[in-house]
Amino acid sequence: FQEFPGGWSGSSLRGGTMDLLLLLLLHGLLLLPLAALLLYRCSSTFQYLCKMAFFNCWIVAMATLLSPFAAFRGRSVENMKLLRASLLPLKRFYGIRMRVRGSERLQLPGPFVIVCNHQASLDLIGMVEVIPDRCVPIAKRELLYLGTVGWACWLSGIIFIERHRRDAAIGVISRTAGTMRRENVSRLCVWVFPEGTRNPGRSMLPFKRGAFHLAVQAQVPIVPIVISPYCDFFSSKEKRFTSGTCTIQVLPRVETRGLSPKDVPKLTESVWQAMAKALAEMSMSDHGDQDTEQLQLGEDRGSPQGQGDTAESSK
Ligand SMILES: CCCCCCCCCCCCCCCCC(=O)SCCNC(=O)CCNC(=O)[C@H](O)C(C)(C)COP(=O)(O)OP(=O)(O)OC[C@H]1O[C@@H](n2cnc3c(N)ncnc32)[C@H](O)[C@@H]1OP(=O)(O)O
Ligand SMILES: CCCCCCCC/C=C\CCCCCCCC(=O)OC[C@@H](O)COP(=O)(O)O
Repeated sequence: FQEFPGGWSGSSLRGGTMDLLLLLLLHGLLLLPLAALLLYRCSSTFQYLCKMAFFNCWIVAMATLLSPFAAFRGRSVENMKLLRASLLPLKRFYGIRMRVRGSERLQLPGPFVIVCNHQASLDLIGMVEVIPDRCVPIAKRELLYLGTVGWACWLSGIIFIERHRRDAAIGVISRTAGTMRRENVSRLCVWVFPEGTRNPGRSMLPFKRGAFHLAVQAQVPIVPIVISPYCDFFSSKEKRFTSGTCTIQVLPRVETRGLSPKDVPKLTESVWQAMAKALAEMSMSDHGDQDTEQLQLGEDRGSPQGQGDTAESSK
């Protein structure tokens, strides 16, 4: 009784409240992941946001972890192997099945320019699936300012251009052409997204001409690559990201030997046409199983991209 009023009851009350709070916190901590899991299962928007957050976090984490190793080598296109290896597992995390067709067309002895359609940042997953050794992408300069990601890109030899400063961008492309011509012993390839920006639609934007000037200046072939539309499993507009299949079609190379700058508009247009045709065929249900056949027909009709066979490889 003596103990009842005063100290004991007050401290036990406070203790009780603390216990209750702790219990609630513990429940909250347990319930939060459960609620997140439930939300992930029920809401496709939440699933999309989680998957995109993971995509970006993975890139930042890989860049942060691997840049110090890449730095040992200094700025080198050989670091693209690290970049490639670090992004290759992403397709498994997302359940994206990659089908590559015509990959043998990338096995050329000399340098060449790859042009590829650009739908979303997800293109990186397709890019690392087929990018040959000693091949660097051309990227917008803004990526340089993404902390360790920018550092990793710089260390991997990625070529940066300021898209809104045309003269400076043309200067960078001319220097790149010089390097491609010079480095004939250890060849250098360049990957360009000639649309110049992401385009989530089923078709392609008109092409910028830099990639084609690059190929003509360096007198190297152009290898067009078409990534099938993601709309079956991915849409940034609708915030939808499920598992699915993606087809990557490597088209026959287009030679540029003997071409001059005045031929660039026609060259750009003919490559756009060939890629748009392949993309339209891929938009068909099974990503255009007939596409190789169609391409052969195109070649028979004397389409601008005359070389290369049509063997198919699937990964
Ligand atoms: C180490 C482990 C690391 C792990 C971490 C992982 C990190 C992962 C990150 C990976 C990053 C991947 C990177 C992918 C990034 C993708 C992108 O950023 S896409 C955006 C950048 N790409 C482009 O912009 C495409 C290239 N751009 C161009 O080609 C443009 O032509 C341009 C040079 C920028 C100029 O653009 P613009 O002026 O708008 O338009 P055009 O119609 O093309 O040209 C107008 C005019 O100029 C002539 N011209 C163009 N280029 C040249 C040239 N090189 N030489 C001479 N003349 C040129 C063109 O002919 C036009 O003139 P005309 O008289 O009308 O013909
Ligand atoms: C100190 C600053 C730290 C900032 C950290 C930022 C974290 C950034 C997170 C993730 C980086 C992911 C980079 C993925 C690069 C994807 C390449 C890409 O798709 O670029 C788009 C470009 O082709 C066209 O751009 P626009 O469509 O014109 O736009």
